[in-house]
Amino acid sequence: MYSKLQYISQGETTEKQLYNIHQALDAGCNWVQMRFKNQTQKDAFTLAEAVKPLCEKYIANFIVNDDLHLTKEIDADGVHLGLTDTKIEEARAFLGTSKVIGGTANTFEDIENHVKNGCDYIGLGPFRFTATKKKLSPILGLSGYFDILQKLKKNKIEIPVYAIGGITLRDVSPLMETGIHGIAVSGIITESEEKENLIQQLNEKLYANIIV
Ligand SMILES: Cc1ncc(COP(=O)(O)OP(=O)(O)O)c(N)n1
Ligand SMILES: Cc1ncsc1CCOP(=O)(O)O
Ligand SMILES: [Mg+2]
Repeated sequence: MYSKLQYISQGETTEKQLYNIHQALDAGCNWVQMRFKNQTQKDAFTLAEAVKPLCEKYIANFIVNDDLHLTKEIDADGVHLGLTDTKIEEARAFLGTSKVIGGTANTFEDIENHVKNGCDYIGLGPFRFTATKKKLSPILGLSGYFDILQKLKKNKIEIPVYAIGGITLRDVSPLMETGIHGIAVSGIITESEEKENLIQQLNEKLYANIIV
């Protein structure tokens, strides 16, 4: 089963991205999505080439945002695709069954389609406004998650759902109560001055109801 915490990287340069990813791994993240927007293919490749062995060293999953070809070229663990990116069924045909494919959703119908098309997990959002991403879909809020997760249960649709968008520590427990599997966060980890402590607290809340 996938970890309940996914770190989405930030940084305007290759160096800053690598620094942020290294810091997140060092502080205990074991799932990284490399999100490096508006870059040349060369820079994205250079970064991915450095992130891959780093994630291997920390025994962390490494997925790439948007770029199917880079995912294959670098042999990353998978890719995350949005509603306007390559279609999930095309990605599955291209990458095969061994790679993780995550898909963005904003509605119950988006999730239904993704499941039919062979998606492995869902990034459902945005939870609230965030400056990390431009052109946000409609904000869901807690009630949006509650309604969608209830509908999934009613329709016996089972797929790990990650909440995303402006999530802070105090949002985690109420979000988990809606039935989501975990969270995908960028800002709170990147900007934290006490990353190890924050990640520990996030994980305590994310895994609070797991009996070992
Ligand atoms: C886990 C997760 N969920 C949603 C997104 C958003 O993807 P997308 O809508 O394609 O937006 P960009 O991240 O590409 O700007 C995500 N990246 N990760
Ligand atoms: C990539 C993405 N997609 C929807 S919200 C978002 C940004 C998540 O980052 P943050 O945790 O900083 O709001
Ligand atoms: Mg995208």
